Amino acid sequence: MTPVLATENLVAGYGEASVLAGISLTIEEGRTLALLGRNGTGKTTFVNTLAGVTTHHAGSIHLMGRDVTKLRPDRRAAAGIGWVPQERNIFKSLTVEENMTAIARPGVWTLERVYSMFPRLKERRKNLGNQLSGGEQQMLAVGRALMVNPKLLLLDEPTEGLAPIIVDELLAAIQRITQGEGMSAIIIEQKARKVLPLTDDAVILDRGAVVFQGTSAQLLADEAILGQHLGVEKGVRH
Ligand SMILES: Nc1ncnc2c1ncn2[C@@H]1O[C@H](COP(=O)(O)OP(=O)(O)OP(=O)(O)O)[C@@H](O)[C@H]1O
Repeated sequence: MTPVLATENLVAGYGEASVLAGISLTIEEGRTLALLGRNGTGKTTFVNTLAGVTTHHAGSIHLMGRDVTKLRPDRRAAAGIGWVPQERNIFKSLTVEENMTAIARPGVWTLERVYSMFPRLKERRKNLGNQLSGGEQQMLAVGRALMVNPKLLLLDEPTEGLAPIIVDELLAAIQRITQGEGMSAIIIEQKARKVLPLTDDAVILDRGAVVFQGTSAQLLADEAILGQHLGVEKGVRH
């Protein structure tokens, strides 16, 4: 089967500087990848490169077999990349509902379906973007990306800065969208032990290169690798 995503020897960065040192990885349809690594190892740069907002130096990106390496960001979104950037980028002067319908594309993800995933968004549908809590903004950012009906969802640290109870609510919704509904996704997350149980596969980056690639279950059981590359201590809930 054609993988939903395949990158080959991807080198990219900002201007002349390369951050990614040749990344090759594939994601099969319906699978979820946890993208891990310490600060500054290139996780955001990798996801931003898939979204098309960095400088491409070498290598290729195929989405469902189609070469999207040279496409502009808006064309990539149309090709099936749903991106939830670290900054969330929701429209603050539009309502929740307007945020979601502004860039919607036809497909299985409709307003009603997103509201059933995030009942809070339905309650808040007439509120403006700037009247939402951090957790609600993040739910809106995910809901808005789904409304584009992507083939692959990119989530860049979706739980960052959120209260623990909201983190659990959001991760449960992400699990319903990925494992429940079969959406393929890449999730960048600092808390390895929280994200590994929700994902199929895991990759660890260090200095822009892949230093671990395997299943999430394998990584979760490997205290040595968790400690070496992520600084996760035995028994500590990260
Ligand atoms: N806009 C930019 N211009 C130039 N260099 C950048 C830019 N954004 C990030 N970098 C550099 O690229 C490297 C990788 O950063 P990146 O944000 O991809 O790491 P990360 O693994 O996502 O880390 P974090 O968890 O801190 O977000 C860092 O050395 C960083 O300083």
